[in-house]
Order: sequence, then C-alpha cells, then structure tokens
Amino acid sequence: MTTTAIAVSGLRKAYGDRTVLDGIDLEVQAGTVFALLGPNGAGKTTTVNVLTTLMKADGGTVLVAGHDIATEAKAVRAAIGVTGQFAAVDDLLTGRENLRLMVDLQGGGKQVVDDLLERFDLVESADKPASTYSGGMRRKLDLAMTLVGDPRIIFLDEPTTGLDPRSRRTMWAIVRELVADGVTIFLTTQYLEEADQLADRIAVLDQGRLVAQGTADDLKRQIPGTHVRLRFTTVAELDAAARVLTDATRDDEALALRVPSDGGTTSLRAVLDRLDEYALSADEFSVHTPDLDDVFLALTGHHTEVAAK
Ligand SMILES: Nc1ncnc2c1ncn2[C@@H]1O[C@H](COP(=O)(O)OP(=O)(O)OP(=O)(O)O)[C@@H](O)[C@H]1O
Repeated sequence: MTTTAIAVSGLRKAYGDRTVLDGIDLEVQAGTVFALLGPNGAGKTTTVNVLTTLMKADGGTVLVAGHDIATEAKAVRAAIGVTGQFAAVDDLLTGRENLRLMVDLQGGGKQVVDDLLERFDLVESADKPASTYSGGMRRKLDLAMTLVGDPRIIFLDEPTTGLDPRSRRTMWAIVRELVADGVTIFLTTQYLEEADQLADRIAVLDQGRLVAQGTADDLKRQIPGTHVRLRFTTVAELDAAARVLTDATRDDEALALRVPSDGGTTSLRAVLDRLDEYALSADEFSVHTPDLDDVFLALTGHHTEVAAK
C-alpha cells in the first residue's frame, strides 16, 4: 500500500504583483524521492519555503504528512526536516557543537551526536570549527543536523549545488540510504543527472509552472527518440544527403542531419549503405540517446543552462 507524503493542489504564490508559482499540482508517495527540477529562478526555493511553512501560500492547498500547512503548521514542522541552500550551520561552532545544539533543541542524547558524526564520516573534523569545513563537509553536517529529530519527510533544496563530483556522489549515497530506511525525500535540483540518478518521480518547473511530471523514462519518452546524427563538411553535401535520407531532419547551422533510428546495427547499416549508394560520406557519425537536457529543451524551448547563473 502506498501513502501520500505530500499533496499539493493549485499552489499559487506571488511576490507583489509578480507571480512566482502559478498553480502547482503534485503528489509525493511516502518512501520515494521526488525531484523538482528547474533552472535558477524557476521557483524551486519558493516551493520548498511554502511546503515547509516558512512562507505562506497565496492560494491552493498543501498537505504534508497529512497536515494542512495553512492550519496545522506546527504538526507539519514536527514531521519534516529541511536542509536549505542557506544552511543552518553556525560557522563559529564545531561540527559536534552544531549537532549538540540541534539535539538540545529537538531532544535526544549524546549518542545521537556521536552516531551522526560517525554516519556522515565527520568524526575526524568533529572538533574543528565549521568555518574550516569544505563545501561537501558543510552539506553533510547540515543534513546530519536535519536528521536529529528523525524526520520522516526531508526537504533538500539544491543539496549538491556547487559541490565537486565526489562530494555529490557521497550526497547521493546518503539520500539513497535515507530512502532505503523509508524516509520521503523532496529535493530541488538544477542538475538533470541528479534527478535522473535519484528520483522516482520528477517534476519540471519552468517560470512557476510544472511543464512535465513523471519518471525519468516517462520524460524521455516525450521527446524525439534515439537517432543517428550525421555531420557534413559542406552545405552541398548536406543537401545531397538530405535528398537521399528523406526521413531526416536538418540542422543547417551544424551542417548535420538527424535520422530516426533504433540504434541497432541493422538500422545503422541501412543508413550507411544508403549514403554509400550515392557516394556520400559524413564527417561524423554518432548515435544519440536522449538525456534529460533534451527533455528540458523539448518541454520549455530552452536549455537548462540558459537560465543558469
Ligand atoms: N522575497 C522575494 N521577493 C521578490 N521576488 C522574489 C523573492 N524571492 C524570490 N523571488 C523571485 O522569485 C523567482 C523564483 O525564485 P526561487 O528562489 O523560488 O527560484 P529557484 O528556482 O529556487 O532559483 P534558485 O536556484 O536561484 O534558488 C525568482 O525570479 C526570484 O527572483
């Protein structure tokens, strides 16, 4: 049996006369990872702030752990943990002191602090000030602090932005462990790969609207499938090849043709044979399997990088 951890319906939020969330509907099943994917300024942080009761919505309903954020904010807060872009970590305190402070606020014993330091591989630096921590260590400490009250629903706002690939992978491993323990994760990210790697479901947010929702595979199905890309040296060659490969799509700027194909050897050979038949040759030949960046382009008309800082 599945239960709903987060249910959002018609969520709206504006800053002054600027609408930032324009009617968001989504549902997150308990024990799963939900990724809200979008470029800078799409409205991800605003969504997290509203869902975690830090900010009031202007419209719509939101239930978190079965509690209405508008009328039962306290119960919502008791059920969730939040790790934000602007971490709760106090730079002047050591890692251990930061954790102890959380334990004092939330309840729990010394053992909780020791266990979390161990679990997040922070034992060696536990007694150094947080100001000396690397970005990856800070994120780990921040997440460890979030786990003090043993929340069953955790919000992670861009948990790996700015981290090096190794720290990012460590963070992903931690998220997977939490989910294996039955925790529900709502994360925001501007990394397509992160959503692809972690999320059971992904919602794509663009300028305050969800432009798609589904599994990574669902999203990939919404865009042109696997194809062969052929690049030529001259426009004349491109023209000639386009006449021969009639189902191809042209990219004049790149002097390339895109030919639908299942990527199997038979269909690849057919394309090459056809070129051979007309004594044509391509400069470059590649098989392209769509990734989430293609999804974003297909759904929003722009790449994720366009809006990136
Ligand atoms: N307090 C505020 N007052 C006015 N406008 C705001 C405020 N906070 C955010 N905005 C604007 O609302 C839009 C959405 O911001 P939000 O921080 O939710 O986006 P985001 O997807 O989380 O982006 P980022 O990755 O940069 O955090 C942005 O255009 C931002 O400039």
